[in-house]
Formats: sequence, C-alpha cells, structure tokens
Amino acid sequence: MDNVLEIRDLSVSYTKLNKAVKDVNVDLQKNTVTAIMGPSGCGKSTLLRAINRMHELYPEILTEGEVRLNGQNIFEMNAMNVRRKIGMVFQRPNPFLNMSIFDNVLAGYKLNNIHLSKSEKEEIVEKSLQRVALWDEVKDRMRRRGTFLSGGQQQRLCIARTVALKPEVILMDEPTSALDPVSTNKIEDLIFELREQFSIVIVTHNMSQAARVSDYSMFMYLGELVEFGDTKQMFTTPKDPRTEQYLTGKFS
Ligand SMILES: Nc1ncnc2c1ncn2[C@@H]1O[C@H](COP(=O)(O)OP(=O)(O)OP(=O)(O)O)[C@@H](O)[C@H]1O
Repeated sequence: MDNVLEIRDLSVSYTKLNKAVKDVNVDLQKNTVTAIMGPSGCGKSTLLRAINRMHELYPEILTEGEVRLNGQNIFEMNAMNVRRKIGMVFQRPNPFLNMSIFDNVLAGYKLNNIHLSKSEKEEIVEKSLQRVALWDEVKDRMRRRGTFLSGGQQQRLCIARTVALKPEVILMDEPTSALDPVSTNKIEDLIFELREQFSIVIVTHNMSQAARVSDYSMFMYLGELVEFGDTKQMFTTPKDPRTEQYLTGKFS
C-alpha cells in the first residue's frame, strides 16, 4: 500500500478535561478520496484541522500523536511547508475579494514568498483554472476581482488556489454545504477527477455525498474513529452498530 498519510494516536484537546479527538489511528492511501462522517460535534473538523497544523495558531489547544506525510512527521516539518503540501478548502468560499482572479490563484505563492516569472505565473494560473473547470468561464476576465462569480465558481476558484501549489493532500471541510445543487454536482465531479493527481480528505454531513465521491470512509463518534473502510462496504455492511445507527438515520 502506498500511504500518503499515516495518523498515529492523534488526540486534540480544547480543554484539559476533554479530548475533542481521541487516539485516532488510520492510514490513507495516495490518490484516494476519504470521507469523514459523523454527527455534529464528533470531531470531524478538529481532526481535519490537526492534519495541517491549524491548531498551532491557538496555544491553548493541545495536539498529541503523529501525522506522517509520506513518512515524515508533519509536527517536525516547517509549518508553512506542511500547509503547502496539505492544502485546505473551507465550507464557505473565501476568495480574496480585493484581489483579481489571476492573483487569487497565485495567493499561496505570495504568502510563501515564492517568486515566479511572468510566464510561470501565467502557466500556473491557466493550468489551475483548467484543472477546476473554471478557465473557460473566466479567461477573459482574469484581471477583474472575483466578486461577480457565483458561489460555486468562487469555491472552484478557492480549489484552484489550493491546486496551484501542487499539494500532496487536499483537505475539504464541507466544501458544498453553502452551495446550490447544481454547483454541488460540479464540485463533486471535480473531487472525483482531482483524485487522479491528489489525495483528498473531505468532511461531509451528507451521507449520499460521501457515497458518491469517496473511496474510503471514516465514521467518528464522540471524538473516536469508530470505523474506517471501503465506502461501499461501510454503507452496505457496517461493522460497528454505531455506524449502522448513523447510516440508518437513528441519530444525526
Ligand atoms: N475552538 C473550540 N474551542 C472549544 N471547543 C471546541 C472548539 N472547536 C470545537 N470544539 C468542540 O470540540 C468538539 C468537536 O468539534 P468539531 O467542530 O471538530 O466537530 P464536527 O464533527 O466537525 O462538528 P460539526 O459537524 O457540527 O461541524 C465539539 O464538542 C466542539 O464543541
């Protein structure tokens, strides 16, 4: 197996008394989509944020254990480097509204102080926008701000901004929950295609979305990883009674 992420005994605590994520152990393979499911407050977003060291911005949050990216412990790597290699797409599209579409795609390079020539910039912008199927819609308006874009287009622009940095892993925290059904379909198709090049971890509340886009699923409950496995298998024959209860709508 070619693992891109190996998570070992990972725990995250917001307070001394309680762990929001408890001793999670899981291996994620390259070029797969993994869905993280579970009821509200079970630790899905906390786990996702720990995978790109976002909690470090808040010293009171304690993270224990290891996350290995291609064998290397991310907590021993340069944090900026980790966030370049493990990109994040958020629930609400968050393009920089004061920047042009062109500059939005390149924002990660600017943030990382990476200098690019004019032709490199043009190539990265075009390729990234093509990768998210937005190029044709915006190619004549690259120097305009992204404010005229629809919510779905803005989310694809945010994915282009992540893809532009050529990450190994893309983390997505409910990337379609603020979008209409048509835009949601487009993002789901995109997730399916992006797995050829990247490994994707997506938090979703929507079980049918998990079934549509993911190869593997994780079911979390009260901070624990209750079950991990092939998505089809988990949906048809879940191993743990709690997974079955969740999938059959007994609690949400
Ligand atoms: N910044 C924070 N400070 C204190 N507690 C927090 C913080 N963020 C989350 N929590 C708590 O940690 C637990 C896990 O929250 P988390 O947001 O990771 O769950 P989730 O499964 O993503 O929930 P949802 O599906 O509602 O987004 C919850 O009990 C939540 O109240």
